[in-house]
Amino acid sequence: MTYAVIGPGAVGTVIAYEISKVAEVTLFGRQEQQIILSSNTIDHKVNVSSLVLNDQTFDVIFVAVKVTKLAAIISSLKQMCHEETTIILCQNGMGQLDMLTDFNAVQAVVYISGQKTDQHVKHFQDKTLIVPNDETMQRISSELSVTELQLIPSDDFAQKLWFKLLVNLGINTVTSLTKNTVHILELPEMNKFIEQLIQEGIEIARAEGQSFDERTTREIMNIYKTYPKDMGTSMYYDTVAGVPLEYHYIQGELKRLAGLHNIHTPLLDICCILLEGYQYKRE
Ligand SMILES: NC(=O)C1=CN([C@@H]2O[C@H](COP(=O)(O)OP(=O)(O)OC[C@H]3O[C@@H](n4cnc5c(N)ncnc54)[C@H](OP(=O)(O)O)[C@@H]3O)[C@@H](O)[C@H]2O)C=CC1
Ligand SMILES: O=C(CO)[C@H](O)[C@H](O)COP(=O)(O)O
Repeated sequence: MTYAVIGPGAVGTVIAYEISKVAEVTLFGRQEQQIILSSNTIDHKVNVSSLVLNDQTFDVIFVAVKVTKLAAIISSLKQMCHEETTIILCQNGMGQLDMLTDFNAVQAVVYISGQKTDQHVKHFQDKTLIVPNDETMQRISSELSVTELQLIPSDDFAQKLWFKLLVNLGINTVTSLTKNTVHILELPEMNKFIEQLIQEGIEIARAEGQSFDERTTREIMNIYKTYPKDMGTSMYYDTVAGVPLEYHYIQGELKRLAGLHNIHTPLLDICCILLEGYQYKRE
């Protein structure tokens, strides 16, 4: 199979580097360049090709641009597809797959943590993508199985997507609004706030048919404990860089669903007002 990855950032560079160990892969960005990927103190050089200059088609395309940039790559994406092309949308959030209804596309739940600064990507932890379970995903997963990138087909994909949304609701909200890294979890009040915020998210998820409970909150809080103190989140990196956030597809989507189900979410509402304020006139 021939592979392409669009978006030479924290997630896309890790994916392309791993695929390159077993297959032909092209990493596309806005221009030709070279990215230095640092993982476990080892540096790897990863070449990037210009997306707008591409004239090839591919069997599998991983899309790893921020959701705020998805509309801008759709015309390039169309030219990269043949009839059998599969697109794997590697993004946080929920609802954006609707932008790819003209394609044979699935979303992946992304557990790859990293930060891009200029031409440098620092990989913190995890190299896992969870995807819906079908024959195509099993074939790709099998081809990539000797790499460190785990592509995991899941029969319970909706639950996995919701779980990651709740993970992002807690840690992304507080790291972006405080502009501070995971070490803020040392503050007891911050932990309490995050737990209550996740609880509001769980109520929304339950109204949407998901069966989470207070054990889910504990599970998520335990995941946060595995994060290095200097790690941020994709939303934190965006606030530090002063660029638009993916908030409409994370906290904003949850607020929209809370409204649909008439669920009272005071903390989420305040966070959304503040995130909207950050976003105001930045788009
Ligand atoms: N970072 C993380 O730890 C995690 C991120 N995610 C999710 O993964 C997705 C990707 O995030 P992340 O890798 O952090 O994002 P980054 O901002 O690090 O990378 C996005 C990349 O997309 C490129 N890009 C933007 N516009 C275009 C375009 N028109 N054509 C080609 N390339 C373009 C950017 O290039 P340029 O720099 O030139 O603008 C950048 O290299 C997001 O949905 C995020 O929420 C999920 C889990 C963890
Ligand atoms: O995948 C991750 C850890 O494995 C993420 O980095 C973590 O959940 C933080 O949020 P974001 O997804 O925005 O980076």
